[in-house]
Amino acid sequence: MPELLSPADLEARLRDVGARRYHSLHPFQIRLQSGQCSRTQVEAWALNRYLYQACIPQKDAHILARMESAADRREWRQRIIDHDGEHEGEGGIAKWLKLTDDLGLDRETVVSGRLALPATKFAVTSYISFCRDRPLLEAIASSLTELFSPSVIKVRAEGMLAHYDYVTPETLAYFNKRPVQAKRDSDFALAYVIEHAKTREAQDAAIAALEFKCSMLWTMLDALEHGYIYAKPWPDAFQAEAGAARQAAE
Ligand SMILES: O=C(O)c1cc(C(=O)O)c2c(n1)C(=O)C(=O)c1cc(C(=O)O)[nH]c1-2
Repeated sequence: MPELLSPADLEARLRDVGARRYHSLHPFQIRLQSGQCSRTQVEAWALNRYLYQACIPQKDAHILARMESAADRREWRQRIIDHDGEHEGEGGIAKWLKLTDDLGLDRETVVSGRLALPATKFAVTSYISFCRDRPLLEAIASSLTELFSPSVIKVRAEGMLAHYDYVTPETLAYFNKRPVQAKRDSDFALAYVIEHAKTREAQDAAIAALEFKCSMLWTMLDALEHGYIYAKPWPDAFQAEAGAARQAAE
């Protein structure tokens, strides 16, 4: 068995996963931020990504339930509050719905997920299952993509504002708080992983968990790229029938 990695080497290995596999490198992400997406493609991105947003508190609840330390639970529960809010209409999921509202999508249709791509649903379900079924250390390590999200969020938000005249700062309000929250959350998760991965096997499992998470995010963009750029979306998906989500609103 290879030797235990030092904390600095483990962190470097984790960061290298992001440097080579994070969705900031995906062609669809690059299209989105550089103004090359059609309105339909932007709408499809927002509608599909809603399912990812909605799954985050569920996967975090699985993680929370498995934490034995009250201090760790106090830290982790903030993530659920950030997404669900303390009251109806607050929190990240509500802000994501503001984004889809502004794009003209029907809320009930977005929330139902019925026009999302099958690959989006498989990816999101696999993330929830991963956090429920894998060891706690791996579930926590899988959240470490947040180490890399502040820069992609900045580039994406600036690019969308510059290139799409129907996108306003209010439309993208979801992203305002994320970089600070992501830094707080990933600082905690990184320290947890470094402290609790006490064997090389556990360290390698944490690295693999982060690779899994990157692959899950990548898959969601692959599906958008395939369905909305190169081929056709799944027959029941958004825009398979022209303007299906809008029609539902009328
Ligand atoms: O916009 C992005 O590119 C992006 C990426 C990620 C990520 O890397 O998983 C998250 C988010 N945003 C995000 O908004 C968010 O709340 C979030 C939670 C988590 C997680 O795994 O716990 N990732 C992310």
